[in-house]
Amino acid sequence: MAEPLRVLVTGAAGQIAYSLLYSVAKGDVFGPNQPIILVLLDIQPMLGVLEGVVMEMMDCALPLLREVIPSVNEMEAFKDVDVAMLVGAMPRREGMERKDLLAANVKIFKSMGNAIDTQAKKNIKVVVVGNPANTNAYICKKYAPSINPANFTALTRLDQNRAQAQIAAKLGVSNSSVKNCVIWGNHSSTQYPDVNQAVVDLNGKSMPVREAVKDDNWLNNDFIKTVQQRGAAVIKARKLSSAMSAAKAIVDHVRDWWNGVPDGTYVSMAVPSDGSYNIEEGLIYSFPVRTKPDHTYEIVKGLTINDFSREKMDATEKELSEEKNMALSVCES
Ligand SMILES: NC(=O)c1ccc[n+]([C@@H]2O[C@H](COP(=O)([O-])OP(=O)(O)OC[C@H]3O[C@@H](n4cnc5c(N)ncnc54)[C@H](O)[C@@H]3O)[C@@H](O)[C@H]2O)c1
Ligand SMILES: O=C(O)C[C@H](O)C(=O)O
Repeated sequence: MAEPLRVLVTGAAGQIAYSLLYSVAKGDVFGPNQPIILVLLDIQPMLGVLEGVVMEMMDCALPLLREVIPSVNEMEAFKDVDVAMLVGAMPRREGMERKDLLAANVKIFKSMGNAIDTQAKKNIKVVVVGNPANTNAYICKKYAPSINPANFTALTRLDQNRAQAQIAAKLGVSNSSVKNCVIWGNHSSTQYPDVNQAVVDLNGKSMPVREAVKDDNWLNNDFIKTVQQRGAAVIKARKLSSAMSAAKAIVDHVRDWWNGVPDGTYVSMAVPSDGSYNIEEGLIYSFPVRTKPDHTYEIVKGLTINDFSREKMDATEKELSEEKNMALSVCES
């Protein structure tokens, strides 16, 4: 068997982690032959809850789980970490936008960037989940200059899954029949869920989603708004932000990054822009990416962008650029 991977989950006493940890520990991300050591980081006041989570992890008696290490010390927790799932941050409540969390959360990611820079393995893979996820990932990357910037990503897979599920429900097909829905930009209400490249398997034949749905008005209006506002709709209904679906999306994101996706398919991840599609370089912007079995990815280039898409891609870029400037001034103050 392989050497154990050291996987860190922050916010480990919180609600997303409670759905995430079992899935990671039983092999859904790194596969059935990869043992793991789980490091669970939270803050001092949550230590009691964290100890309860550790007991439950032990009591699952999972074959791949070699060790569970609770921690409230950031520098210790990041030591030699291979993969970090940065969930720990304040969630928004009803009526807030995710960027309203910026002042409260961004400093957490500055401090985690410092810890990654000095403590973690140099090829660490990071997914930021805590909101505003893209901008937090930007700050984390900035404060970890010794790490390849491409190793900092933020979660927009939940948005991709939401888009895919809306299309599947509209067509009455299984979720796995729908492929290549793209999320562009920010994990916020300006994100642009784009089905122009998406395909669906219908009766054994692959066809463009637009052709199958035959309702451009729905695709260009209600569909986009539903995906953009889904997080807020869940908060309104549950009085808590999404957790089960967020955990599932983290599993999907890291599993596909680690293992690669089949030829001809791609997934959406918020990654540092390399200037593709004229998006400001360095911003953590969600693009379609092709992941590979060597744990790398490349942004899918050359997709046709019409005027409708361009306008939406620019609007979400503008918001990210503004968030970046706000975050930098918070971190520098
Ligand atoms: N990107 C996405 O798709 C997505 C989806 C859902 C939720 N989120 C975000 O994920 C975050 C967590 O959500 P949740 O529902 O689990 O919240 P939660 O309040 O249930 O849990 C958050 C946990 O993080 C801990 N924490 C706070 N500061 C920390 C720090 N500095 N280090 C370590 N742990 C720390 C808290 O003590 C708490 O246990 C929120 O910011 C939420 O908005 C993002
Ligand atoms: O909407 C939120 O604040 C939580 C999360 O980002 C989501 O999309 O469900």
